[in-house]
Amino acid sequence: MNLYDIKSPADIKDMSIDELNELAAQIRRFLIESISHTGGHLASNLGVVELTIALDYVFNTPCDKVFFDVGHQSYTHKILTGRASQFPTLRQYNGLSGFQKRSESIHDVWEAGHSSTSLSAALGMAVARDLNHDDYAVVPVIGDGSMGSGMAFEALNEIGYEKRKMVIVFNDNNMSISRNVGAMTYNFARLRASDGYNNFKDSLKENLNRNEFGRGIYRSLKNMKNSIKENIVDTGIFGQFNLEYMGPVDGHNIHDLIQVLNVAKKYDGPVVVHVITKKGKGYLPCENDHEGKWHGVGPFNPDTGKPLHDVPAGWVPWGRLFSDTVCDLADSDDRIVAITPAMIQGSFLQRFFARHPDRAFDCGIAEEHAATFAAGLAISGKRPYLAIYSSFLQRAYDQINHDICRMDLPVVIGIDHAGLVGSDGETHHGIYDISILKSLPHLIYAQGKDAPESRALIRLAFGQNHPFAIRYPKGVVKEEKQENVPPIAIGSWTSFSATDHDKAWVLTYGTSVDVIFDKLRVNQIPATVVNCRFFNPMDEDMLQKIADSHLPVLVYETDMKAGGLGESIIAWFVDHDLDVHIEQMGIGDVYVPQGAETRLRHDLGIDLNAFLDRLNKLL
Ligand SMILES: Cc1ncc(C[n+]2csc(CCOP(=O)(O)OP(=O)(O)O)c2C)c(N)n1
Ligand SMILES: CC(=O)[C@@H](O)[C@H](O)COP(=O)(O)O
Ligand SMILES: [Mg+2]
Repeated sequence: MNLYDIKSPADIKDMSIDELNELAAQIRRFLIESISHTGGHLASNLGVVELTIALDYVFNTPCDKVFFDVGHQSYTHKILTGRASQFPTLRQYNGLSGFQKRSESIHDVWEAGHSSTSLSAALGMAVARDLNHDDYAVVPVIGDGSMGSGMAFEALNEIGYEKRKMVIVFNDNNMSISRNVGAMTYNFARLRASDGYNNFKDSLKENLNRNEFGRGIYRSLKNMKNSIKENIVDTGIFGQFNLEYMGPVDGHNIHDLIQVLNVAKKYDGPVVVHVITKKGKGYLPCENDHEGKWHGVGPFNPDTGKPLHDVPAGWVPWGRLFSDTVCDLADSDDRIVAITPAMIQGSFLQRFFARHPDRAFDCGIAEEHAATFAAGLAISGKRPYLAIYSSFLQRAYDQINHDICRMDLPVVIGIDHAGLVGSDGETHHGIYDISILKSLPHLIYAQGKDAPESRALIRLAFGQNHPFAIRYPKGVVKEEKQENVPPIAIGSWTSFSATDHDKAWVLTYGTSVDVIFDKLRVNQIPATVVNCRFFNPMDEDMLQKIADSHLPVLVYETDMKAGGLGESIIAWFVDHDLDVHIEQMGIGDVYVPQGAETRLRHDLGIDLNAFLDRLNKLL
């Protein structure tokens, strides 16, 4: 079958198992070829090809609510719901989303991007169904990495209590982005090694062999509980949560998957179907990867597995700059401990983990726990470094407030992927952290404009005794080794005059500082650029000097305007009764879609041209 001809799962319902297997092989070839051009979450998607075929074969979306946790592994579902032709646009501006998207298809019934929301959402859907006296299946598909998160546990706790009908498909590949961690993995490993599904299959076969097909399934269902009790010693953590358990099932055997899903579908309560898959199945470089290099990839050569775009010589990923600097500091300060919530690869912490294994902690997808764990270390005399993506930090807001800042504990937080992130889109843009963290007392909060200043800020952070957050963007930075950055006083800003007759102030931060200053200097546009490298505390002497100059001010931000630096500056002028003409640029009240950063900035009215227009009007 031509993948481009598939319009909905109805098109595969009459296929034989052999045909479905051929379809799986075709989809795998398609995914490897297509993602080699666009980039995307290759390994996770290769792992669930058969599982998704079986799900879309057994259930009837959109009536049945089949959906994927995180959603990064929903590519086969996209193909089976008529979207194969859109893959060349994957994760691009106006293109196919890398996650499920309701605006893309009626077959996408839930959206995410952040992990471990599926079980709570499923319970909501199941309760609503029952209150409406409706009848449809609710089928969340959740991976072992996402299952380890607190939110998933909170949901399981209520699901096992509410006992609403749903099929929880537990996709266990023993991998999060890198190797999965946590005590739960022992529990899953025990289940993986058990013979539960084979016992169940035998009992099903027995009933079917007695030529009681219609009643066979019913009898198996009825007996499932007993069969589990008699034959399966271990229903794992799921049994403890009062849930029925079926598994483990070979997640690459379409026949078995269809059989078990058909049975689970009829069960009148919550049942977990434990499916064992191989992350990266069918493409050796992915199958052999245990570090997570193939979890999310850029364009690559499918024959060699080599990336098409390397980091340019003389540049370094921002994450590596931060993690390596902390790693070097940890060489001579054994109080320094590194923590990551499941992002060793993304945050470039491999070197720290190799060099200081006893002081490096991957705590799984558990941002809340990671922050309070850091607080516990800090209150006990350690100097924790918490590396966390800006958008995932949102999960840990209360812990950063209640446990770190309130007790004024010296945790250093490296806020990765701050700002627009491009292809992951609206769930992942790191544009809210300034708005949510700026108001926290005790927190020293900064962003360096370049590599040397960022390194100096990291050293400063570890040399003082308060919570200290430093944000940095996704992407790469020029690897300037220059270390003669003058000592940085906490809360100090710096300024650069473009001409000797400047007529305005431009207040900005991060990489915008040099970009804007170069533009003004080259074009002799008379404005002074202020590097507002601390959001908290702000440089009050500089603010007073700006007010005293009676020149207009333009605050330029590439993060959310609401709650951003500009609003704090305006409030400071108002509080000090200073009459300053001040204007603000930043991201307005919208969710920002996926796309190249330059394109997004253009649409948001915050690109360099928009900035120059606005500044020229001020001059
Ligand atoms: C709250 C949150 N933290 C971190 C991430 C980054 N992340 C995306 S997928 C993933 C691993 C998920 O593992 P699993 O659920 O087992 O899925 P798999 O990729 O193995 O299929 C992580 C850590 C995220 N999306 N959301
Ligand atoms: C799905 C998810 O949340 C992660 O895989 C994320 O896409 C990682 O982003 P980077 O590839 O930018 O590290
Ligand atoms: Mg997994």
